[in-house]
Amino acid sequence: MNPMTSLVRLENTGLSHDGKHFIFRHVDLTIRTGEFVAVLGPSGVGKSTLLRVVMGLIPPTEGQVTLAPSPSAQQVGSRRTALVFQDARLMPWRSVRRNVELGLEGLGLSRNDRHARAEESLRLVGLSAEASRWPRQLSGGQRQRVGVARALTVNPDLLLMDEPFGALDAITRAGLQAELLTIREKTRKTVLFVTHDIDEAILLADRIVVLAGKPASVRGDLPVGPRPRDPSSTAMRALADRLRALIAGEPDPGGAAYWQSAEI
Ligand SMILES: Nc1ncnc2c1ncn2[C@@H]1O[C@H](COP(=O)(O)OP(=O)(O)OP(=O)(O)O)[C@@H](O)[C@H]1O
Repeated sequence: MNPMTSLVRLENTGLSHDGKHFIFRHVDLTIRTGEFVAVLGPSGVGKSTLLRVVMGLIPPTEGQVTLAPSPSAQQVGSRRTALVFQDARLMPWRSVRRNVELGLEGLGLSRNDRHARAEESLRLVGLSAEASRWPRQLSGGQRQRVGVARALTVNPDLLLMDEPFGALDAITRAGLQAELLTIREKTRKTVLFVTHDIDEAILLADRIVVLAGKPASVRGDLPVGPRPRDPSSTAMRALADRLRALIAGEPDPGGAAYWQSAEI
């Protein structure tokens, strides 16, 4: 697929569980192939629900969600999308490698191929040495890396991540954020990443979409600018302030093209 073609398109999308109250409404959003898009918003606004709608797990009540057809989706052993949860959701009775293989089951691969693919994904997240261990023998950060490996192993067109580092301590979290950027450099995966951490979104994303309001809608869709980024720079602090206002439902305070600032 050509880079920067649109992979996901939401058009006037709305979701209501009861047909009366909408969680979000009138959402228009395009994610291009290769982009890393973060969705920021207050707790309970509907970020996880939006992710599940994009993934096709919940049909939208209004509007459309389109995932562009891709050649890789036709390949044996591939899925269109894969989700990484906040808790890794590993099966305690399966080894690390067999947890990663789980995503590949039912995709028509031989046992040897599943094994090789799982090994490859574990290498990508730096867990080759832990392949035969049990989930209970891993740290929280290692368990999350297994969750990332399990998602990557199905070679998804779109990697969805639902606050994947939200339950980790600050140091482990920073390590995994750095690793995710490296993995993404290597794989060029398109990523949709839900978080309520402004600094995390600024560090990781190419673009930040702010969801706010009741029903929620897209209150901001801001590019972050080139890497590497210094979160303490005036420009990034200004972006953080702007995002904070948008999350709080305040009018967009606006801002210049901060990424063009000489301070970054
Ligand atoms: N199956 C359901 N039926 C009815 N309401 C639901 C259902 N699932 C979620 N909700 C409601 O939808 C709203 C959005 O939930 P969601 O989990 O998407 O928010 P979120 O932004 O991801 O929150 P958080 O940041 O706290 O994880 C919440 O008010 C929640 O209570």
